[in-house]
Amino acid sequence: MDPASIGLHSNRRARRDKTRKDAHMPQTGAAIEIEGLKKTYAPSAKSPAKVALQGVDLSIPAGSIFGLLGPNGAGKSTMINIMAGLVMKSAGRVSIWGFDQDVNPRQSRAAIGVMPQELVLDPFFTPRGALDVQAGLWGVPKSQRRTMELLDMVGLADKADAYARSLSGGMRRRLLLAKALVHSPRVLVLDEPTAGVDIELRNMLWRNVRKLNEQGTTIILTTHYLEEAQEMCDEIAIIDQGQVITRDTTQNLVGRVSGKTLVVTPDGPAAIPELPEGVTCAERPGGALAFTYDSSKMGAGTVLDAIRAGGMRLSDVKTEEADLEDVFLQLTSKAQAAGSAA
Ligand SMILES: Nc1ncnc2c1ncn2[C@@H]1O[C@H](COP(=O)(O)OP(=O)(O)OP(=O)(O)O)[C@@H](O)[C@H]1O
Repeated sequence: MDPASIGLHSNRRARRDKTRKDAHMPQTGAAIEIEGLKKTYAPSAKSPAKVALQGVDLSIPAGSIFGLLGPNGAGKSTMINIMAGLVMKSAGRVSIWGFDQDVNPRQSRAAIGVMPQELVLDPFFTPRGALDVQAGLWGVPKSQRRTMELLDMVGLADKADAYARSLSGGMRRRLLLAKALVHSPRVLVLDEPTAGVDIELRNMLWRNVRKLNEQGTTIILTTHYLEEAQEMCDEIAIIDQGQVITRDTTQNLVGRVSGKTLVVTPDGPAAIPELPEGVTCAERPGGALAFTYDSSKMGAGTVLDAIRAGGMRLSDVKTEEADLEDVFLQLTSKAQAAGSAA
């Protein structure tokens, strides 16, 4: 992660610390509290019953940008849909912004807004109409509606009166974000918001997410783009086979992988030198060599000394850090191995 984005994280955190003093904060400081959450989808004529969540415990801090990651079919959408009150849980307790779903279903639903994965929109509504109808469904009084403000925020003000069916895929996605925000929810869930979107839309989305977060909205994000999760999220839970297999700050998670790589470009033909124990070498396209080592056991200097001692002259040297993708693959493959051994 580049230093600029680390600075950005700490700025955001500082601003959020202010929002933590918000008088409307849930007492526990958690935007979402999930205990023993289970979901089994009922069998149908075509498929047997399917266990999607096997007893999830998870607490998501108010004010955070929280990543919910996991392989396909892990149970992320099921969890989100239960939080949003769209899917019935089989067992467990879910609280949104301090409101238990079973005790205060209305307040609990009103505290959360979801931008869904699928581009579900009524083709006969204009963006303005779609937001007005949605605000009406939430009981937002006309005087408090933010229709044009939201359309402006997502860059759709000039399309306010166009029919949804005439909007491009990217524009529909923008409209779904605005729709999720009409009732000013404390918690905004983005389910795969950037799947298949172009760079401009992605940037617009992240700009808005950061701004909303700075203003105090808790963001829950699922994405298959791990680089994005690493850059955006303060904390991450990895879900696999209906269970939370790990949950930590992004920084700690990335720090768990101690493998580093030193990539060198030899200045002319060169033999692979004798290497310290545990260091491996692989060729890269273009003649570069990648030396991988365990950074908890040795520094880059030790590896570089060994390379130079072998007589290799270098025209370029750089190091590559482990990233969230390494952690994800390591943890989910471990979970798969444990699952198949059981
Ligand atoms: N309506 C449903 N009826 C039956 N099974 C379902 C239903 N919805 C999801 N499942 C199953 O529950 C499991 C969890 O699915 P879910 O969609 O929650 O996973 P996910 O982590 O969101 O996956 P993806 O990343 O692919 O969106 C999967 O095995 C899926 O096939």
